Amino acid sequence: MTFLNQLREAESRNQSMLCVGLDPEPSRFPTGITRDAEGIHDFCLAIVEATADLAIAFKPQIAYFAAHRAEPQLERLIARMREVAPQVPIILDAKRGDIGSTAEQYAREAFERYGADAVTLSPFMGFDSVAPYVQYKGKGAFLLCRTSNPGGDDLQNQRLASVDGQPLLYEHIARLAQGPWNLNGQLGLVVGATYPQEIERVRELAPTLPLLIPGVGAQGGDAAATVRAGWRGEGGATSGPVIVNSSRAILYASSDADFADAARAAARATRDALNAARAPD
Ligand SMILES: O=c1ccn([C@@H]2O[C@H](COP(=O)(O)O)[C@@H](O)[C@H]2O)c(=O)[nH]1
Repeated sequence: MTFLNQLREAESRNQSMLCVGLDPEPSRFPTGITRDAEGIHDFCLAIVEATADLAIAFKPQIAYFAAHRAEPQLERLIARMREVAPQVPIILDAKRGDIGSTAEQYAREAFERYGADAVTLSPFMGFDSVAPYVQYKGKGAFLLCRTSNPGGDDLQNQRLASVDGQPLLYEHIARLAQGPWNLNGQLGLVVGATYPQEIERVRELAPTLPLLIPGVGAQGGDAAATVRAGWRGEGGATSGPVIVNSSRAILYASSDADFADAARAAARATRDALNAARAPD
């Protein structure tokens, strides 16, 4: 099954646009979870078990594992996720971007070592740096387009005088991803919930692409404004899914022994808020 179809199935089965981000930070773990690589595995697995029926996707951020030498635990976690939540696709947030030969190794890491369904990429180095990922049939790749951080303005909101119509850089990325770069329909875009006007513009330029939208929760993005800007109707072939990520607000909803229950409650509340925003007024 293609990544896009996996998303559509999870969206419909779990009635959800919520992506649960897995950004495990040992210093924030509740008591009872060890602050080491094994604790990272156990903490994330508890979160996955608590939210498996509430999510359209899970998004492990690789830096939180690599920084603690927990790559083997990430491999094991993803294998367990296939048993605990087989219906929920996994987006490896790695933000890779390098020349083709190196990109081949990164693609192998994401899809063969970790077995992710999709990966996040920087488009900065151009199409040949993206091509190795879309060689993997059925896998997805999300290109950074208009990121959620304030510094995203520095480059993404610059005009390209050399391109017809002088688009902003993020608009150009959206056009490329919807058009010539999307050879087999495997691309999506990352757009920050902190910039709903830009989500709306990206949706206009890329009507069929899945949008991965981080920035609600800890970064303060507005869930309802995000959905209004990016969601364009139930998952027909012509409307791209919206995947709204929240990490810290769910993972650290409680620092006590009830952390998994609290994470579930936070995930449910976010999922419901997202769903409410797509209901007609
Ligand atoms: O533009 C971007 C791209 C990626 N991220 C990632 O999403 C999560 C957000 O975490 P929160 O705790 O919900 O703020 C994190 O993994 C980032 O690396 C992003 O925030 N913005």
